[in-house]
Amino acid sequence: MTAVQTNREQPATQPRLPGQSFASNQPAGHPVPSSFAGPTSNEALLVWVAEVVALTTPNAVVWINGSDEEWAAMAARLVDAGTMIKLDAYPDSYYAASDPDDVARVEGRTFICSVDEKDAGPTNNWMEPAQMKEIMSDLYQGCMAGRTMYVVPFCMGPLDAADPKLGVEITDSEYVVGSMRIMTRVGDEALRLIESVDTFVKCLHSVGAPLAPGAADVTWPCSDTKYITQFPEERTIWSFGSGYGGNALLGKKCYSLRIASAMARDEGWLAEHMLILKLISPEGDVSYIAAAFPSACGKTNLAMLEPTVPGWKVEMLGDDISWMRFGGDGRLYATNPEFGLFGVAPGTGWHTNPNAMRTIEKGNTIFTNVARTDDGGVWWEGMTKQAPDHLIDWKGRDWTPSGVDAQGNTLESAGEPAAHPNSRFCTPITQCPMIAPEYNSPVGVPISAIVFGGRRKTTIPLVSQARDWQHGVFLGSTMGSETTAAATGQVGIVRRDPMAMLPFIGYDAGDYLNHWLEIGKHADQAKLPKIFYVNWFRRDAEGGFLWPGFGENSRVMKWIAERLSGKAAAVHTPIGLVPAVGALDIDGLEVDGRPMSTEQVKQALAVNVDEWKKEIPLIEEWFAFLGETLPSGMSDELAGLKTRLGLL
Ligand SMILES: Nc1nc2c(ncn2[C@@H]2O[C@H](COP(=O)(O)OP(=O)(O)OP(=O)(O)O)[C@@H](O)[C@H]2O)c(=O)[nH]1
Ligand SMILES: O=C([O-])CC(=O)C(=O)O
Ligand SMILES: [Mn+2]
Repeated sequence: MTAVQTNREQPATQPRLPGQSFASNQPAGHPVPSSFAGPTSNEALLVWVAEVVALTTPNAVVWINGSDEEWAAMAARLVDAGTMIKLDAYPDSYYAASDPDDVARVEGRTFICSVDEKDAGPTNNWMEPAQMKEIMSDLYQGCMAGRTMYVVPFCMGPLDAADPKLGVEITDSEYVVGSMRIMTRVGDEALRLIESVDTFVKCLHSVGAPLAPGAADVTWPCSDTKYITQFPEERTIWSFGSGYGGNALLGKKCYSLRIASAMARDEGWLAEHMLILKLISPEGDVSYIAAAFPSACGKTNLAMLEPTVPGWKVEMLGDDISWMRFGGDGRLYATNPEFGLFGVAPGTGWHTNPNAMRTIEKGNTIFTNVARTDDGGVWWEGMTKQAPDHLIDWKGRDWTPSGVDAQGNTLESAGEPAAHPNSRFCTPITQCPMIAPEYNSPVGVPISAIVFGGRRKTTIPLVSQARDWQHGVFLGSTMGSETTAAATGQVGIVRRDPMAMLPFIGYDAGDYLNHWLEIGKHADQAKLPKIFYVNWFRRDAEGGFLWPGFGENSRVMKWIAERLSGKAAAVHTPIGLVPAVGALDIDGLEVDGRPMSTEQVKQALAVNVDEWKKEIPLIEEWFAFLGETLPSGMSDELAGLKTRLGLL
């Protein structure tokens, strides 16, 4: 390894100079190479960085300060290397194409390495921590050769929080640095906080593609061998082999959900896969709502909702992750640990999510695996109803809507989507024009309703309300959803996804459900959020969506707000409370230019006992799989449901 680099300028007046502070503070006999230095005096951090340097043997080490100049220089290098292409259509925006085999989270390669296997539970892959560390240390050995190692200090959530959740990601991917810079609060300010604390999450990431001297690089280095590993007791993350999204931006799923859920269990709070929105009624009444839908099932879209119901307004606080803690007043307060949006591109357009379009139009966005237009813009399926006449697809090939070129030759890309179904935009949250002014509040916002929702063609009605907290936890625990392209594997298979957290619970799933019940038991019942269950994706006999979704979901949000204020009527059904006839505002609701029929609304809201009878064995199978840690409250709820359905 050559001399350490730091890209920060140290003014002469600053008392702490890189290297010097470390050298003078270094205890005798410390196992740190003497060549190492860094712009912090946090011993634990310096020792860890030195250990990773010794293990991974990078060419150079750069500490990220988070400045615009730093990113400008790095982006220029990424463009030179061909990893990113600068887009003409938006300011400071870039396109990146991943390796075709590195396009989504790899759940099969994701491990919870708790000390005791039982603590990982039946829903997680597990390996003994020491064994995993041995395997991964072998992989990490020399894995950054020929590359620069970046040290990225970051903070999840507002920097002025009472208990800021800090981390440092070490990575050999500049694409990851650029994305982390958008998604989290990175650089000097986070490092200043880390300087004074002992607890920060160590996040080690490598694309796993060492470069031999003089060897040419590829535009998206990665490895066929991938591991995404959490060590919950040590609050440590090791990731190897992938450069993509939740596999590589370790502040996101790995820290803010898997590690944070274990922290939350220990400390009495909730770390959830939820958007946070602020719903404002025409009278100015505000309700803050958190909603959990599985990956690629509508969180970003609901968070940015543009209501079609006159007078109603939505503002966004977060689109993917919510941390919820009790405030001094006994209410549950939510903060969004992230600082950016890593949104699904396909389906995002002016007609579905205009606020996302306005956000990315402002620039400063990294697009991954989308298609490119001839005028330096981007396109994906669903951005506009009609595709442009010519595109470069996400694999870099010519693409036309018909699959043939101007000469009539069939293109290699014929029949394939132009953008990958899990293509993404990564953009600063502050650019969203409807962001709530309180999005950066260190205490968060008091949540009045929690909404669960899956992607289900059948069975699950458009909206229902839980009778109480335990029933709501039951609804969340039994949630099923069709798999999507956000994770590798077959798409469209219904799987149970408790609270949309199946791939993200950092410990035993039964213990997790019990933690939810405990949260409810220790709260003032009157101040607990009310729990709802929605499904935007129910289909009719012809396979069409029964509900138009998107902006029209404001009608459902209105019913929820009016349930909270006691204004809207509901009727009891075996599965919970559903809108009474006329309680759901469908005034002016049109589908394909025709008023939506009351019959169709009825179908969307229907509780079909025959469908539920088919659902019960699936829930039973799921609960049996969860095993002995399943709380008895959940079995009680299942028995109650069966009784109400006439099955007991
Ligand atoms: N039919 C229908 N599709 C929707 C609706 N809301 C979102 N979608 C589509 O579902 C897909 C995923 O939506 P997102 O809002 O990005 O999902 P997400 O939950 O934020 O996804 P992650 O970022 O993976 O966690 C997109 O293609 C959307 O267009 C809806 O109300 N109805
Ligand atoms: O983590 C990712 O890659 C993207 C995401 O938000 C999800 O899958 O829920
Ligand atoms: Mn997500």
